[in-house]
Amino acid sequence: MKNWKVSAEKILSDGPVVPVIVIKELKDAVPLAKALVAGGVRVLEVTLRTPCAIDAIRAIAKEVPEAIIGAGTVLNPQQLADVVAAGGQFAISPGLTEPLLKAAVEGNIPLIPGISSVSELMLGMDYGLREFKFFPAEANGGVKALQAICSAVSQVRFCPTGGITLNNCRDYLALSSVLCVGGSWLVPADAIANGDFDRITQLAREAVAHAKG
Ligand SMILES: O=C(O)C(=O)C[C@H](O)[C@H](O)COP(=O)(O)O
Repeated sequence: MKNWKVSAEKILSDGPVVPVIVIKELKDAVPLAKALVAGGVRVLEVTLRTPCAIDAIRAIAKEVPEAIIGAGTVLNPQQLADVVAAGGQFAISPGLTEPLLKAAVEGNIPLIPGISSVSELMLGMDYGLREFKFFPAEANGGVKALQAICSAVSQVRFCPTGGITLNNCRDYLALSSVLCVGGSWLVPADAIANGDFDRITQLAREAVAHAKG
């Protein structure tokens, strides 16, 4: 039924942390991606929250082949199509709608939709999906809530995101239902604005080391 070039599971299993990236200036895209890759983080989620996001994905896809570049904040089928056209290899959304799920299962890159309730999870499963973002993880009950969801529905896997930091990432990663965690903590806006990419490499390295325990 799905004709995805790569599975969502493979994307989410690449590393323990997926950075949630906001790029305000296109010129920052490639150095930022290189800094993260240098720190051991290859799967990069560039959110479609800024006007240059699609161009940033295109630039990273072309110039940083070591990265596995995808988009976040994909809200509708048009945005999904834009991501594919730019060379994005996966899409993540904060929630799910039937039009987006339908476009994703007919398309060729994996969609990892966000869920915050069992009903949303069941809807995604109806479309054949097994990997989801749990969003907003901390505000929605954190590790306890995710454990409770998974005690009812066991055959799914998650990338919890929202409120996750170095301090709590291991609590999530300890769950068998969790493939990786997402977060913006390793790509601080001030470090990007100041061109402090060494700090970002350092934060990525630290996140990977800590997450692995
Ligand atoms: O833009 C999206 O698609 C989102 O779902 C939101 C992000 O995942 C969170 O903003 C990341 O959360 P923090 O790590 O707490 O900053």
